[in-house]
Amino acid sequence: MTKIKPLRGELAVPGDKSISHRSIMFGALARGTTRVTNFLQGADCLSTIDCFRAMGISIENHTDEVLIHGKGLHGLSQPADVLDCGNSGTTTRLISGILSAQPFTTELTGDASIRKRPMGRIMTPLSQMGAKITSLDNNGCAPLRICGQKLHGIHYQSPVASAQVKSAILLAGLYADGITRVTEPYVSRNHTELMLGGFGARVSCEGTTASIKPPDELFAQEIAVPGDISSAAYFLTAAALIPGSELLIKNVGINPTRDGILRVYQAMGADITLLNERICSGEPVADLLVKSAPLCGSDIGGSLIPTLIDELPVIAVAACFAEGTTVIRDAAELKVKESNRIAVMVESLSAMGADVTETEDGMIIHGGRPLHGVVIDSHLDHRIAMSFTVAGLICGEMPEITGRDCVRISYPNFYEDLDRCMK
Ligand SMILES: O=C(O)C1=C[C@@H](OP(=O)(O)O)[C@@H](O)[C@H](O)C1
Ligand SMILES: C=C(OP(=O)(O)O)C(=O)O
Repeated sequence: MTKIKPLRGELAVPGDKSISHRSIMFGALARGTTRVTNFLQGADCLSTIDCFRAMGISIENHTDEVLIHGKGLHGLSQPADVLDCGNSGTTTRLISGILSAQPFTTELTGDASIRKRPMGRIMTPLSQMGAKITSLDNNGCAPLRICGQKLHGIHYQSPVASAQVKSAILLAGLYADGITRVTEPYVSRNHTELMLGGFGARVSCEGTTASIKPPDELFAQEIAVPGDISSAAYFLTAAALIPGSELLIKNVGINPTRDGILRVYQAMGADITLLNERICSGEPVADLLVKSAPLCGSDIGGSLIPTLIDELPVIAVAACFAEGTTVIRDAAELKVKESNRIAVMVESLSAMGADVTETEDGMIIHGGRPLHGVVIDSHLDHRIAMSFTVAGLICGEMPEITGRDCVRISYPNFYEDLDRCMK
């Protein structure tokens, strides 16, 4: 048992992963130089940079700013080699939408996890638009071969609320004849719609439908990426639950399609105050002041799920320390992330002593059991590694997490930042 230390002081989490990916992609397709500050230097976003460099786009990564010398909508060139999307589902799916309309053929692949994630969800609508996409192992997963074609607009009813699916279709829609529409069961994160609008595309949203009319051109932008609420989630959770904590997390994106964790934690009794609310590069941003307070259980499902999908592992950790029962439902999407996040969370939280039961589309957690440190397999899933680090901090016994360096995918300095808040 180590001493449980409160989190105190101030912290700025790194830039938003979703917004960082999009800044490179849209910057590459715009005319002129797009300047991005607070870009996330995580491995996933670096994979996106590498893919666009391989298609002839000059990108200067100076760490504090990234300059993308865009060549316009028709400026990409055929890569000499297979594009490697690494561990990044966002890179793989969004780039597929763009490649579907290019006058050349491309092959895409990624690491062992990416090669197991479902790509049928983008292959179906993009094929309906006229694209020729094949899964080279014929299993609906990468590697993919994409043979660009002339595309036509469709109205796609997506069976899943997924910003990656929606964005792949809207990006293909940049090149289609006529309007392209996507309707989803619930609204997923809308960074593509907001940022493409800023670049000059004609995007509109009504209810759960997003539409795009093909523009003549996109224009380079200045983008200040807000801090990633998905990264702030680990600090929010630790500070909410470790007695004596008082932490100010500065410059966090609070887009309503991403802020579900704030709403859930506030309903559970957390003491979180939003300060200095403002709009930054078209995205709502605030500083989050969190003080420790006892939490109670909650029911999390329906339209809330897409607004906190990547935070569910750490929310499950919080639920183990809350009084009463938490039910997570409608979250079957967690099974097709970097790991099966339902199975992995249930197995590993149970190993630490929690009372957790797996369901078809989520889990049921009875909070209040004492947890203890054991060996946890991260399955090389960054969200799992960070969630169990937080579990260890709260219970005072740090699990030994195998593959813990996978945090580099979305938060390279995670352990260092945590140490600083606990001094
Ligand atoms: O569009 C994006 O940037 C993302 C969308 C989400 O995936 P889905 O669209 O598959 O839900 C999320 O889990 C991922 O981390 C990033
Ligand atoms: C699911 C995630 O990312 P991606 O789908 O881009 O791999 C994530 O970051 O939790």
